[in-house]
Amino acid sequence: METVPSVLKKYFGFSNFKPYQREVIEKIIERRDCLVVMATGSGKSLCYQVPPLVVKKTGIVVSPLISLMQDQVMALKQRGIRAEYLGSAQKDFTVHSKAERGQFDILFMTPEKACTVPTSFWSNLLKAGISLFAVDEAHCISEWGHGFREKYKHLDKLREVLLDVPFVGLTATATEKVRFEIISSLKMDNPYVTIGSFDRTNLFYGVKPLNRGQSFIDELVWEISKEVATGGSTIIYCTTIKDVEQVFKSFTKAGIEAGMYHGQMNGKAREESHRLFVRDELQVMVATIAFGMGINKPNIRQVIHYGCPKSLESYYQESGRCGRDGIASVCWLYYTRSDFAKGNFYCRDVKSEKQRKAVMESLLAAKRYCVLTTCRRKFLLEYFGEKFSADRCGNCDNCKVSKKERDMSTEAPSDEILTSNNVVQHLVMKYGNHFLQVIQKLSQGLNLSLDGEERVPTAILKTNTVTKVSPLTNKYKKLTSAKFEAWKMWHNGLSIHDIANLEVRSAPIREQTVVEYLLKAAQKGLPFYWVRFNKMIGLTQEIMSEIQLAISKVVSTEKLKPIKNELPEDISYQHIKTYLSMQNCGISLETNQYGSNQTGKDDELAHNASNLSDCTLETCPDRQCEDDTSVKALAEERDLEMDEVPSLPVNGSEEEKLSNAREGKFTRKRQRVSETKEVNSTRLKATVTSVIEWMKNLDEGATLSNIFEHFNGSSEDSVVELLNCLECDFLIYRKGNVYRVL
Ligand SMILES: Nc1ncnc2c1ncn2[C@@H]1O[C@H](COP(=O)(O)OP(=O)(O)OP(=O)(O)O)[C@@H](O)[C@H]1O
Repeated sequence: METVPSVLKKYFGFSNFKPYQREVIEKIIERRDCLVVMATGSGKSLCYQVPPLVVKKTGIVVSPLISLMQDQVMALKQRGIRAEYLGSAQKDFTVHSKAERGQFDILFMTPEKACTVPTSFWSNLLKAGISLFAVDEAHCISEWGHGFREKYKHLDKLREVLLDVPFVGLTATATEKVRFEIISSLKMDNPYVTIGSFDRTNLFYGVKPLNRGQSFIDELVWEISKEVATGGSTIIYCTTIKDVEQVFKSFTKAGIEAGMYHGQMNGKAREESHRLFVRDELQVMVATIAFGMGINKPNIRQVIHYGCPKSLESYYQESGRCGRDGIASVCWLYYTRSDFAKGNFYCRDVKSEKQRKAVMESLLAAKRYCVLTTCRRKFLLEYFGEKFSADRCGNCDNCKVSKKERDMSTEAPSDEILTSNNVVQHLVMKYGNHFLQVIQKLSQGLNLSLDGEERVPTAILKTNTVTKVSPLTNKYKKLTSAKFEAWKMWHNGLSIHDIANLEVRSAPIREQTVVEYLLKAAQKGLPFYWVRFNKMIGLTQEIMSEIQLAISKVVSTEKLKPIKNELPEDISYQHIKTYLSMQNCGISLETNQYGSNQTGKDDELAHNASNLSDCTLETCPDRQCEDDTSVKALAEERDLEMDEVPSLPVNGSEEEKLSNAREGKFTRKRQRVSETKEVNSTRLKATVTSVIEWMKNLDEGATLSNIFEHFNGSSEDSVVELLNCLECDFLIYRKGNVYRVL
């Protein structure tokens, strides 16, 4: 028999267990019943996937959805595990007979199938050997559970057939009542119960009221497009198919590719949508809750609920699809009060008073969560019976803002609103006008839409010449999400050390890696505080002068090692790379513009590049150089952005040295650089720095045509793109036709 760790390594490639996995696996191998209640994404599947491979007997897994089973079977087969499923969609009729002969390691079944296969199937399979009978999404057993499925209730009959087979219930969402019902329904005998923490520390939870209507959806699309631009995926859950279609259309209108998924689409269309999203070919999925069970996509950065879900359990499960890789991610829930009036609708299929009560209680809990003014995480965790000793988690909207937003209209119990409507009229009379005036003034100042007013989101603003969707899509798409995340944290004030050692990561990353991420972000044009950065890595003006000297000696910046060899020991590769990145970004190295700036002022906006920035940096063919990969990356980057680097003319001797050093294969690039220089000498290019610097001095702001005219060295398209970028970063804002620095 193979050992548990060796199976973990051999089939799944993991060297360590996640919390609780090992204990559960061992108990199952000892043939003990188990109830596993662990958060979404905590690794429950492995608990039933490993034992069959260790004891070499089929493991039966009951799962609620065919598509989910198909995905799992496919993934397991790719790992060399013999997996199959039995259900109405199975077209291979040999699976049944192979299964009862014990030819599969893991066999998935719908609850319907498990309850209807003939007893002979089980007796044959028992002869071959069954390692476990697992019920995934086990909360479906309970009438108190949010996804009650009648057939799950009938699984208890199998207990009498599968004597001696360990029964395993697994779920991510089970309150105490639900846990109790799972245990008793499956007739578990002295089960080993594991309840992991429900706390997903990397998830931010927030709630906002919504106004149904197109202008609200346009705003939402705009908000989401900012995240899309950073490369992360987003799921938007809607409560109705009509909403799915409306939100989906708005994305299409805004030029953002999105997928759609709901129960009325045919199987093929749903499958296609699902596939494109999982493979990152679509970054946005607009769906009903039909989408997502078993989605194991690690890089979902936000889950938005457009409308309140019917229970807090569903909310926890759906929002839990976000941030499975442990990176900070956000869950926003938008609700209207009418969402809470859907109780009767949700009860339409219930068959008992107990179920009706359960549905109503779950909806009430969701409502409480929406109107909560205290910590949302604490509320969520305590709902699932987990103690959260602190009063504030620091990572939900209520903990992050000091002035809490509240939907005041829901403060009074609904029956009181009914009977006391005159109470309300009085408040409207007294304060209504004042409120309206303040809101109107604020909205105008911030260029926000008011109810019923159509506003074209900035993302799809039409200019004279082009219609642009968020330019971030193009600009930052090349930045991987890890790099962008690192930059965001840095931008929000975290140190390099903090970012490298973030608690939510399973293991720290090297500080050197963080430095490289940040430099990449800087080179991509993201706002960057060079003074702070350089202070942190100890790059002083003196060191930069020494690096400059070293480069002039070795002539080339093609490889870092020769430069390093010219420098004292304490000047590191990190210093050299930073220096080169600054060059690449067009940051001045002159003392009066850089070194004397100790105030942290916008020194990074200085844009006179030193003549060294004209040195071309070719990809490094020499694999011996310690930092080859980085050199190569820098070079590629630099090549890519070459046109954007504002340059001063290279003096004769420097150019001579360069031309001597770069014969043959480098000629083309040199030509390109000198062409750029020629253009630069007469026409001004728009870059982050040049635009901001120029606009800073314009009290009246600048219109688009002013900007085109001034930066006539850049195409109008790229100017618009850059302006949109700056607007997204809140570096500039636009009111009417005029842009100003923020
Ligand atoms: N021991 C491990 N080491 C590293 N990664 C693991 C380990 N076990 C599981 N994982 C990974 O964790 C992720 C989540 O696992 P899994 O899908 O089993 O979670 P789950 O608890 O079943 O989630 P859900 O309730 O949402 O279905 C997967 O990508 C899986 O490969």
